[in-house]
Amino acid sequence: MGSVRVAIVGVGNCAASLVQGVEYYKDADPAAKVPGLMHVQFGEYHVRDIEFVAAFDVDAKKVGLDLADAIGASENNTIKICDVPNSGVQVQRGHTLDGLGKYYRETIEESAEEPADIVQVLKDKQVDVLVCYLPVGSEDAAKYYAQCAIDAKVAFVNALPVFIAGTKEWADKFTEAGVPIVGDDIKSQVGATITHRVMAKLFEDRGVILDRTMQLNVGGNMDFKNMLERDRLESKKISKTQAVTSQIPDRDMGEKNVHIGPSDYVAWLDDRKWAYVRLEGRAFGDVPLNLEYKLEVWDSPNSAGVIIDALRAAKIAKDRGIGGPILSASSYFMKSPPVQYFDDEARTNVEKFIAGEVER
Ligand SMILES: O=P(O)(O)OC[C@H]1O[C@@H](O)[C@H](O)[C@@H](O)[C@@H]1O
Repeated sequence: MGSVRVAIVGVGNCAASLVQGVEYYKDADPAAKVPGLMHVQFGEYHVRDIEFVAAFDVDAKKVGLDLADAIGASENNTIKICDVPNSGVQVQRGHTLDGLGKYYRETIEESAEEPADIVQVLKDKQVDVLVCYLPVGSEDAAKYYAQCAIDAKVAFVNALPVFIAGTKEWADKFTEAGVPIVGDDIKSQVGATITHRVMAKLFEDRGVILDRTMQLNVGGNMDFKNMLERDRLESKKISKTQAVTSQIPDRDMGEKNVHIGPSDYVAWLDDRKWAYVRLEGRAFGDVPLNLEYKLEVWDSPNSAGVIIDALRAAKIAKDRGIGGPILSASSYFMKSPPVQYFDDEARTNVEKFIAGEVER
């Protein structure tokens, strides 16, 4: 059975959790219910079949290191899951473009090396899937790597809120090239987005009118520091907001009544993310009904298990010769897929996709 040969763009906390997770779960029993994974076995691929064969970053403290060392270098501050043996994969100098905002530039030193020829590396390393973990706001850089994936005929998993899979222009490009894409913007396992979606839908399904809602998020990783630059988070806010409002398709709540977004950087939280969510509704007899909850998670491990599934979905599509957006995986794993489904439907569609009952 083959492996899933993966290249990573952006060796930050999310990459650290992903790389550790693949090691941590390598002996997981496919027949068992394993904490942290939705699928030990995804179609023909076990977690251990994911193999990292290339990695790109622009941070001088990461470029040139073995991937196993780079995931603990520089500003990476996520929780350690396990030791990772030397991978034999050296982090190569990526292309910066608009990847480094003001706060990255203040915090890290950019590598002085020449950027790698990405398409050539993807081809030479026979990469199956390129996963894009660039910082929020990297519009040009994310599109640059998407084009590299198309040119090298490598599947693309877009973990960040830059709209690629969800735009007609890029969906067409991937479809015409016969290259699969899963995107956009990773939705974590049990995170702010999915809990908020589920609660909003619950209100409406049970006849409570959701009048107002907010989701305030704070964290202490570079993602949150980067997002102090408000201009960089426009697409993130849109993505997070429509991920929730899409669950109430019959009603426009009005812009003023929905506030969802990254809210502040609290350095001592490190890679933890706290979400404060409030829903205000009207129940029987127009009587007020309010729900408030707080979610505390480690941000990066919370999305790693989902990416592990997204990578394997992308690889299966590639194996089957299917290009363009993979709608089932995109809607279950991402906040801004080309088509939004309710999560239970999306989950069923993913199982059907694995079984070959739906094409995409
Ligand atoms: O928890 P949510 O709202 O699904 O968001 C999850 C993900 O959002 C991404 O933007 C973060 O970079 C991830 O680390 C995180 O896990």
